[in-house]
Amino acid sequence: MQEHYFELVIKVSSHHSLFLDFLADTLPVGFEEIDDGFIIRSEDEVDTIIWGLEQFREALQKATGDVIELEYKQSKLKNSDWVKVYQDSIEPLRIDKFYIHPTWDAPDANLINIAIDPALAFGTGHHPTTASALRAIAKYVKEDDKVLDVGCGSGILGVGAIKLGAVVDACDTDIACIENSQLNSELNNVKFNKLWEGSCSFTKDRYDVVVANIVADVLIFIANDLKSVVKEDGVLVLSGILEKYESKVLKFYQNFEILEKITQDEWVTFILKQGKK
Ligand SMILES: C[S@@+](CC[C@H](N)C(=O)[O-])C[C@H]1O[C@@H](n2cnc3c(N)ncnc32)[C@H](O)[C@@H]1O
Repeated sequence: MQEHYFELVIKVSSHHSLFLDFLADTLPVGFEEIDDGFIIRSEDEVDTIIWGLEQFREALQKATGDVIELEYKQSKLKNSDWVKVYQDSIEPLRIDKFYIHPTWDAPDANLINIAIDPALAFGTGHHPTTASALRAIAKYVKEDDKVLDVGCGSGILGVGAIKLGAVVDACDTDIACIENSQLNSELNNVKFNKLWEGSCSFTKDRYDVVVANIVADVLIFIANDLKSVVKEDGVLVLSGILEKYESKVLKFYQNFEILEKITQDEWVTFILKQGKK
């Protein structure tokens, strides 16, 4: 990485869509579109880019009869360590008795630590649906409980439950999430009992606690499968529900009673128990 890079802000007087196509097709570097033009960033001097843009502007003016004015503002900026900038933006956070931190931050000796590095799989703890589900886990999972994490994403909820002494199975329809959950379990020196690609219909086991942080429509779609994997006296945690859809979802869980509802921002999490038959 060079010490400096060049930033070229190009303002286009009459914003011409052909310009965008031209940039996309021909520029040797990426660009960012802004309201009244574009920004180009390059580690090389940008004079040849300006020359190319000028050639194109003239040709376009001739072809369309439009007057197109371009204004250039060039700056030489110091290159940052972008990985470090990104890493610094990921804050560790405390959720109940859990402390979720990326591997490059120190754990907290007084809390239950979950190390998670941000990746494509959902679940760093920063989203309200994950945070509320973790709160439910902290309260309802007991040592030696059998737990199923449906839609495990990064594996954060399952890892949290294992750290509370539970035996945890986890599944996700996305294989990348299974791989990431496996990786995160290793990072945390814990083991999932079973981890599979697919949903909860793949198991005949019954669990003390089943947690599913998935969107409302999926919670409706897999309601019967989810309910059938909860033990008679077990608990079902449903997260990922936007407040406006809560009654829609609950219609499919009518034979369960609501033990608790956690609301964070516009998201709700229900803790349900087998009840009304
Ligand atoms: C919102 S993320 C939750 C991730 C993590 N459990 C958390 O709480 O942060 C939902 C996950 O559910 C998975 N998923 C979607 N439909 C599913 C289904 N029918 N069965 C199992 N997993 C599903 C997605 O691939 C995604 O990883």
